[in-house]
Amino acid sequence: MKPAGWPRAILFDLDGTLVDSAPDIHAALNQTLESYGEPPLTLEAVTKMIGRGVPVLIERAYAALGIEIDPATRDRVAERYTKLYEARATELTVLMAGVSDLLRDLAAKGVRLGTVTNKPGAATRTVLEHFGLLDLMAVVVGGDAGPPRKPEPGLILHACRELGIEPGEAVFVGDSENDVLAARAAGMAVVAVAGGYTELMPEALGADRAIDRLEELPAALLALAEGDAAPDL
Ligand SMILES: O=C(O)COP(=O)(O)O
Ligand SMILES: [Mg+2]
Repeated sequence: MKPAGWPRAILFDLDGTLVDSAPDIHAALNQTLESYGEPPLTLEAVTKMIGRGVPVLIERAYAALGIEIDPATRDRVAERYTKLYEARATELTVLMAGVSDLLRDLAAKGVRLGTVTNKPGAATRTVLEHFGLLDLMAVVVGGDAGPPRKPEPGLILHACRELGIEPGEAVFVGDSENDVLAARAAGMAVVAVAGGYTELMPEALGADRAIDRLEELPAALLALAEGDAAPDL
């Protein structure tokens, strides 16, 4: 049974929230750069570039190399990166701690689950499938679904329409300021989890609740349902 007051649905960000995908994104990005004769970037540098989708990833990578690229070149590079990434999206990627048990438990309690990510949809499905999570998702919305990517609210609103729910009936869970801003703009409560791809602490992201690990999500949902004030920021 779903505990009273819990949301009808929980929508999860993917990169930095459900999976640690930075090593594969880093490898595919360096393969892409190498194919254009550019030098590699470090994992640490690339990790900080993740979160706004592929076009912004490419812009940030070239900016780090001191190169300005025009939109047409960026889109061409983004297309090559996307192909290379799709081919190796599960080589080095691992689940964040506790994800499988948490999602199975939430689904068993009758909460509908979804993924809303800036990562393109095909690679998103590949990653979820690889970890046995795709079947648990009632909706999967990738960054190329049509609406503008997070921090705009469009992808989240798209997921709500597919689920046939109002934003106020769901909770968003993410690792970055993009997730918090997107959920707020959509009118959805948001929980920020530490350990993802942002330099900000979850408490600094302005979410309704901040947690250190995904295992703390059920307690955070109960606190949200009881209307507890968020901890002092
Ligand atoms: O592809 C990205 O830039 C990050 O995607 P996310 O929305 O799952 O964090
Ligand atoms: Mg993320």
